[in-house]
Parts: sequence; C-alpha cells; structure tokens
Amino acid sequence: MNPTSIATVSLSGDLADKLRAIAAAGFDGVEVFENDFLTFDGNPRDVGKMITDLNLAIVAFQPFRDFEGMPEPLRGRTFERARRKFELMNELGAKLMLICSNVSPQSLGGIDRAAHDLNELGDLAAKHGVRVGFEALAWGRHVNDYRDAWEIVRRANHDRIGLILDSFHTLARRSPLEPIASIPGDRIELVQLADAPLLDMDVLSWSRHFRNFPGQGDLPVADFLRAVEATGYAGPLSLEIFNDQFRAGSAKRVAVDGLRSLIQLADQTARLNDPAKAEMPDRAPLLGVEFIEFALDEEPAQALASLFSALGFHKSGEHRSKSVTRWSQGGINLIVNTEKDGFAQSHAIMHGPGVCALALRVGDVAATMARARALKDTTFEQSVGPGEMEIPAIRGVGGSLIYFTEPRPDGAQSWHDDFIATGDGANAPALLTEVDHISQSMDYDEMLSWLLFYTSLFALDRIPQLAIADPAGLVQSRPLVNADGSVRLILNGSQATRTLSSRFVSEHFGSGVQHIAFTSPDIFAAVAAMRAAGLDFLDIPENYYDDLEARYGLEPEFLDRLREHHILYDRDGEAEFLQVYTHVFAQRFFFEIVERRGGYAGFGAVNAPVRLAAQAREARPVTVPRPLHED
Ligand SMILES: O=C(O)c1ccc(O)c(O)c1
Ligand SMILES: [Mg+2]
Repeated sequence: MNPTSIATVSLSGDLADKLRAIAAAGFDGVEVFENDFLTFDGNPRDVGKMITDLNLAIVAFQPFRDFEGMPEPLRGRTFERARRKFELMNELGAKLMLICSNVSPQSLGGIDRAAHDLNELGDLAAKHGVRVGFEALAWGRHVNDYRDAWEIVRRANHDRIGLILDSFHTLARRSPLEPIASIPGDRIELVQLADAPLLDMDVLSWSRHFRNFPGQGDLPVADFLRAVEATGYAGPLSLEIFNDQFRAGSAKRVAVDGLRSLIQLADQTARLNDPAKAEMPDRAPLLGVEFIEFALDEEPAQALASLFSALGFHKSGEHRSKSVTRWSQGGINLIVNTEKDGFAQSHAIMHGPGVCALALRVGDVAATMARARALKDTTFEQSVGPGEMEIPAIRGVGGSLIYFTEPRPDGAQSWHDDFIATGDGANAPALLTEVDHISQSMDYDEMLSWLLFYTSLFALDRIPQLAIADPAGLVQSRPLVNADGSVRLILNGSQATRTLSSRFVSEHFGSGVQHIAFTSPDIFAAVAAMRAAGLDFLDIPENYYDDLEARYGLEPEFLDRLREHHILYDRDGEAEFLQVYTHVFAQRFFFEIVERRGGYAGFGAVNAPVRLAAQAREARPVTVPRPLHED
C-alpha cells in the first residue's frame, strides 16, 4: 500500500491537536495547510520538530494560490511570495509545495505562459532544494481540468515541477479517468483523495463544505485510484477533506475514520483489479439479526418482561450461569441481561435501560473478525463460564457491542447452548416473525463515522438520506440495508438539540438503539392480540386519517380498522406498508410493528413526522441528565 497521509484542514482543533490525532490514528504523513500554520503560535522549526517527533512525514505544504499566468507587476510579487514560502518550507522541513490553479480574474490564460512560469519557478525551487506540484482546481480560471494541468507540467519540462491529482476535482467535473493512466507515475508529485455526496450545487461550495472520506460519499473514488495505480505512482495517498462536520467533530475520531476509509479503498481498488489478490476478506454478507440484548436492573427488567409478553414473546431460556433470560417469537430472539457486573451492567449504569448488544448472523465469523481487525475496528472479549461459548464481538455505536454468529452444522455448539430451554408458551402462533429494522440515534456529527463503520465491514447498501420533520427540528435518517432485506439498520442524527433523536443522545449519555421494528404477517391480528393482553399503542390524530382517506381513497372499513388500532399506512405503487408504535419504554426506547405487503421497501418516511409529533406530545419535559446510579 502507498504511504498514507491526510491534510490538516480535514480535522478540528489547533495544529498540535490535529497532528496528535493524525499520528495516533497511524498515518504516515501529513499535508500542512498554511492556515493551520499561520494561526499556530509556534515557530517553523518547532513545528517541524513536533511533526518529526510524531513520526510523521511532511508530505506537502499548501496551498500556494494564484501563481501561474499573472501579468507584471503582479508576476514579480508572486515569485517573491513563492521565494519566501520556499524559505519557510526549509525551516519546517517540507519538501513539496502544492500550487493550485489560478482563480484570479487578473490572471492570463495560455498553456505556454503557465508552463513558462512553472519552469522559471522550478529553477527557484531547485535553489531552495524543494519541489512543486501543480493541481487543477475544478473552478480554476483558466486551468480546471487535470489534463490541462498535466500538459502545462509536461511543457514546463523541469525536474522540480510535477503534477498533483485530486479525486474530487477530477470526479466532480466528470473528467474521463483513462487519460490518467498514460501520465508517467514519476511525474505525479502527490495524489489527494476525497469523496462527496452527489449534490446539485456549484462546485466550489460543494468542495469546500461537503467533501468526505472515500466510501462516505457517492463518487467512484476506487475507479480514480485504479487509474492512478496504472501510472506506477508509488507516493502518498493523501486525504484532503473540507467538511463542516469534520471541522466541528472529534479530531481523533475523524482521523481514525480517515485511515479506515483508506484501508477500505485499497481493498475496493484491489478487488476491481483482481478479487483473488485482495489482502483481506470481502465485506461480510449479513444473514440476519440473531438476537438483541437489553441491559437493565431487575425492576425495569420485570416491566420489560411484561411488555415482551404482551408483544407475544415467550420466555424461551435461562442462562446456565448468569442472570440472563432469552425471549423468543418467530425468528426473533431477545436477551435480557440483569447481571450485576460485566459489560451489560456497565452499559446500564452508563446509559440506563437499553440495548447493549446486537448479534448479527454472518456467513463466516472468522473472516468477519479478520476484516474488522484489518479495518482497525475495536474487538471485544469478555470472560465466559466453563463450557460456555465465547461469541466474537466488536464495539459498535455508543460503546455497545456487535456479536457475530454463524449458521452451524447440526450438533455444533451455538450460543443457544448457554441457555437452559424453558418451553412456556412456545406453541402459540407467532404474532411477530422477524426483526424488520433497528434504528440507532447518534450525534449528527457521528453519522458519517458510523456509516463508514457499517458499510466498510458489512455488505450493506446505503439508501439516500432523508430529512424528517420532528416538531423540534429536522432529523436526518440514513437507512443501510442488505441485499435480501434481512438486515436493515437506520442511523438517525439531528443538529437541532431538542428533537427526540437528539434528546435520546443527550439524556442517555450517548448514541444507541432507540427503536426496534418487528415484522408481522398480519398486523391487525397482532395488534388485536396485544391489545387483548393489555398493551396500548401510540395515539395518532384524527387529522392523519382524514388525510389518508383524501390521499388514497381507502375503503371506509379498512380506514376504520387503521384508525381503531392506531396503525399508520403508506403505499408505493401497488406495495403497501402498515406500521404501529408502542409507547416509549422507560423513556428510552420503543417498538414498532410493521407489515410489508407486495414488497414495500421503505420505512414509511411520510408517516415519521406524525409519529414524532405524537411522541413529542407524550414526552416528559426536558430534565438535566444524570446517571441512574450515582453510587
Ligand atoms: O478549495 C481550495 O481552495 C483548495 C485548495 C487546495 C486544494 O488541494 C484543493 O483541492 C482545494
Ligand atoms: Mg486538492
């Protein structure tokens, strides 16, 4: 793999914070952004030493703007400015200066004029023992395509002058990638990498605010890198991300994401060339949700058990050595953990009653763990009793765990064997059959981190992000689904502080599962049975049903049944979706029951504002967050 690097502009903090985060994440080098240096209180030699002490290479000093094609007397000033920066680079210990193409209205066009300027600058660079790389900005005044930048560099014909390629500028303009392959690799000084979501806006604003790490956006960065590899370029791959959330987020977390994105991109690019030569197992296919584990104290656990019973679950097992019970229905397994020590208890103390772990069924646990380790995901081990199974796990959202299980040939040990089966109620027909989806709420700034976490490890497809109106602000919602729909995860985050999603995070000390939806083959029968068992459902206003009638012209009888059972409805072509919500449990999480008819693939997004408003009416007033247990 090429050396890894990241530009300081990609992270929050002052220069020292940024450099520490970059080194801690394990990058080989760094592009020093001039602005990070100018605003830092430390002389160039000390900054240079700080960087080498962290074992980082200075890959580039940048950007030097508005250089080529200036008329006199501006041209003379520009060369003097460059000379000063070369001196500064020598003090810092930087060997490469990045020049981005001129945006000044005063600049003059002409490839030979630009080539001549760069040739002359090459002599000055040689005098100072440094090199210069020229990069086309997508919005450059005369040079805005890498092919023109390369032609200028070629004609400059100076051994101190090379080309800089940036995936964003190339892919944003939809420039063809094939011509990259014919540039000699040793004339490329640096390759910068960035992804971005597809947005319909001017390219400058898009670049300055919405870039993100490869794999977080929609651009074909692997195709770009594949073309670069064909040149024989062996220098650093440097992430250069201008992103509003990254500037505000945790430098440490974002730096780790950056390295993970490069690891996944290298794997993706290798697979484009020859899947057999990949160095790590492929993204893990998900086969289903094996179980969902709740951690809580005895008292709320009893209330949760009543709720599970009313939802049609039966207690199907008692753990052999721990205070852990299993509840089942159809293909769904829920685990209730009330242990007095260990991971689950810490989770309950920290977050209150809630989901502390998800277990996902994968084709090959060992391969999944190997890929997780390659991606630098955090693995987790916990002590187990004699003869009990250790289930391999990694850390997920909000410090929760993701366990991995795999289908086992008959007779092989499985996590089920840790439980003594209790058969009560096992023969009742299942009202609910599968986990339909799991929603996790998180800080808005973390959404791209968890998106990368999930999609780099698992074969999950991203569904476009939706903005959903909560009465207290917008909530961004990003579904991730596997090919057969057996695993659907939803990431929710909001920049507004009082939305249901934000309050979940702020009042419960961090991100986590806020809601779980189960599939029912017959939602009316399920809701009737649950109501008979004493459960009631989130109230939905009459206005909603009036609108449904107006929108779809539903049969009055059908509409009455929806209304009576508080069921929400959506339609997509011939496909239909019915959904109903429990009240919120312990002010933390809630359940949803859905029925999908005719292959409905969405999540009832049109109904989400109705649900959020209903929940807001029920929500307690905001209180100052405080841990459940203060001992
Ligand atoms: O947005 C800019 O000005 C800018 C500067 C330097 C770069 O390498 C780049 O890609 C963009
Ligand atoms: Mg760039």
